[in-house]
This record gives sequence, structure tokens and C-alpha cells, in this order.
Amino acid sequence: MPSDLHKGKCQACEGGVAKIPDALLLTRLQELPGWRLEKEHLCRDFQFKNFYETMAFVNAVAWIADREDHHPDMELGYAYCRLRYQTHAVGGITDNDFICAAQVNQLLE
Ligand SMILES: C[C@H](O)[C@H](O)[C@H]1CNC2=NC(N)=NC(=O)C2=N1
Repeated sequence: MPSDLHKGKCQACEGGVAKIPDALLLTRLQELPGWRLEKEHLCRDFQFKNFYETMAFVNAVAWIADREDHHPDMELGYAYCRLRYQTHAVGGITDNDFICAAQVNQLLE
């Protein structure tokens, strides 16, 4: 059954969002095709044909980040982008990270 996670709305990071317990993270990850856990971040690598496509993607991700007031770390090059989400306010992964990652996946549907 498809997940509705991308329809969620981020809550204020400083407003008491709860860190997802480690024991639940692997289960929750099943809602997010392509993403992995790395040093308390949600991460995914994206490959593109050229710089134009990479930048179009990066700008769409920036648009999501601005709308949700939740910002990923981004590493990019000519034909790739690596995204890493963590809720800095709590030093771990929260629903906000899952919601934004799911919205990014929607961009590629
Ligand atoms: C004031 C503003 O809402 C906060 O600083 C937000 C901005 N974006 C954020 N993004 C991420 N990834 N984690 C945060 O804790 C966070 N906090």
C-alpha cells in the first residue's frame, strides 16, 4: 500500500518534535524507498544526466525546505546530489525528516 507520508506537514523543530527511537528507525525506513541511515541522518544519493538536471532537482529540494522550514545538508556535483536529513534541534531523526524525504521521493515519481 502506498504511504501518505509525503502529505504530512513538518512541525516546528524547536517546538518539541520527538526523536524517533533507534529501535523504530529500521521499520520506519521501509516507508522510504532509496533512503538509508548514516550517522543519525537519513541519506539518499541521486544521479542525474547533467548539471542542468542536478540543479533543477536541487532547487526543487530547496523549495520543499523553504516551505517546510526543514533543511537538508546537500552535497552536489555535475551529475549527482547527496541529501542528508537530520533534525538539528534534537540531534537526531524525527518525523520532519521522514516527511521531507518522502516529499523529495515524490519529485521523482
Ligand atoms: C527557526 C527555524 O525554524 C529552525 O532553525 C529550523 C530551521 N530548519 C531546520 N532544519 C533542520 N534539518 N533541523 C532543524 O532543527 C531546523 N530548524
